[in-house]
Amino acid sequence: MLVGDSGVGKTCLLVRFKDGAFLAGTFISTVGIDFRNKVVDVDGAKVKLQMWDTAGQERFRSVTHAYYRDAHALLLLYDVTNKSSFDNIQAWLTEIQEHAQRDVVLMLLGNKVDSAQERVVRKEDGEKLAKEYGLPFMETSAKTGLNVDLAFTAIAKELKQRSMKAPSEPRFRLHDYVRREGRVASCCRP
Ligand SMILES: Nc1nc2c(ncn2[C@@H]2O[C@H](COP(=O)(O)OP(=O)(O)OP(=O)(O)O)[C@@H](O)[C@H]2O)c(=O)[nH]1
Repeated sequence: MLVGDSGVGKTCLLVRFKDGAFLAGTFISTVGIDFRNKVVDVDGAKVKLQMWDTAGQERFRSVTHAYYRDAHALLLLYDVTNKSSFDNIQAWLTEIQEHAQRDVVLMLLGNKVDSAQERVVRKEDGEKLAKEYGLPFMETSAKTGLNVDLAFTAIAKELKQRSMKAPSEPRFRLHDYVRREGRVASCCRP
């Protein structure tokens, strides 16, 4: 499931991964929720990813809440050209902690890195935040395709590994975040 503020590029990232294309031009905000499937090869095995694209707009929040519970993995996006989308990440983590499974696979992505001139969130800031919450992190571009396959494949690999063995300590999880729950509980919801 892809989550994050409206306009960070969730739909574009999904379309880039699924079809290898970029939706340039008019921004059409997702209404509610949508999904796309893609079968990927992970170490010789076929993994079917059902990818849910959520609406970032606040008015659809109650719709997306209902889907968190069944999500095995979450890609949490911000836009490197939009500071408030980055500032809202903590609030998204609070949301995730409230509605998602405790051991959900979670990855933080800073999207739109192709827009170098407009960048306002440094890579180091993204890395620092990710480290703070024990999350894997990548910078991506739905426009150029940078790291898009890599991010989805990393998720697919993790999910495959989990499905094949008894749950031990997963690599990607909310564990560190949950431990800090008290610290972020007071922040604003996006
Ligand atoms: N330059 C650049 N623009 C992007 C990128 N990804 C998305 N965009 C643009 O950002 C705008 C919003 O993209 P969407 O994918 O619709 O955003 P969203 O997060 O799905 O938005 P909601 O559906 O409202 O939650 C569109 O105009 C896209 O063309 C990117 O990697 N680089």
